[in-house]
Amino acid sequence: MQLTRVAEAKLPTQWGEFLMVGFEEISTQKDHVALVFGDITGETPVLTRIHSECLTGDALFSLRCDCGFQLESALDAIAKEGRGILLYHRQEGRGIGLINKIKAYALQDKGYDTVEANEALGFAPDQRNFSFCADMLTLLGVDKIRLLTNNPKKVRVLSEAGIKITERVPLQVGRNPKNSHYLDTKAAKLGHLLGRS
Ligand SMILES: Nc1nc2c(ncn2[C@@H]2O[C@H](COP(=O)(O)OP(=O)(O)OP(=O)(O)O)[C@@H](O)[C@H]2O)c(=O)[nH]1
Ligand SMILES: [Zn+2]
Repeated sequence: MQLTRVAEAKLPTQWGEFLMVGFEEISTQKDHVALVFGDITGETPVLTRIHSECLTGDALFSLRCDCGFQLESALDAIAKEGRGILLYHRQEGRGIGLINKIKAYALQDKGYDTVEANEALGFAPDQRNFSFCADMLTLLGVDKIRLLTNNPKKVRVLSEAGIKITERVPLQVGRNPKNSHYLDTKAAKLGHLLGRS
């Protein structure tokens, strides 16, 4: 176990009231957050979203990616379901951090795609470590989920970490002229299952 569960409080939102649970990485004190909606106990798999931090999309209305749209849509789906979990995974920029993501965007403005930009900066295309997500679920007492994602890697890594995923629920929202090349690159090079809807 790499995390400790350190704090919790109510989080009222436009979708209803979530329980916000704060976690800390034991070795670095870096924090992560889970939003829990409804009763997540019992045998029925819990609708779950792993949302990787994207300050630009989540909070600053960027159209360069689909993150903000996915965040809203996931919270909406969880509230409609009546129960579920959103893990807010603090690995900004697929794990390279905010400043490096801005540098990667600058390269993309010059014609690199999202994968080439990461590589030009000396990073792997995706540096995220999803094992923290499995730990958050374990600390929430959940081991059976339906995962909202287009990314098969998340399904594979969580399954390897002992989480039973009974269904992958697609989450395709927010395609627009500013992010369609980015989404197409994710599908072509990173394996995301993104039909042209
Ligand atoms: N390095 C880098 N990170 C990016 C870029 N655009 C978005 N991100 C980050 O990518 C992460 C989200 O990953 P995505 O590839 O959009 O989606 P995913 O989480 O793999 O898959 P889904 O579950 O289907 O959404 C967030 O951490 C964003 O900050 C980019 O051009 N470069
Ligand atoms: Zn984003």
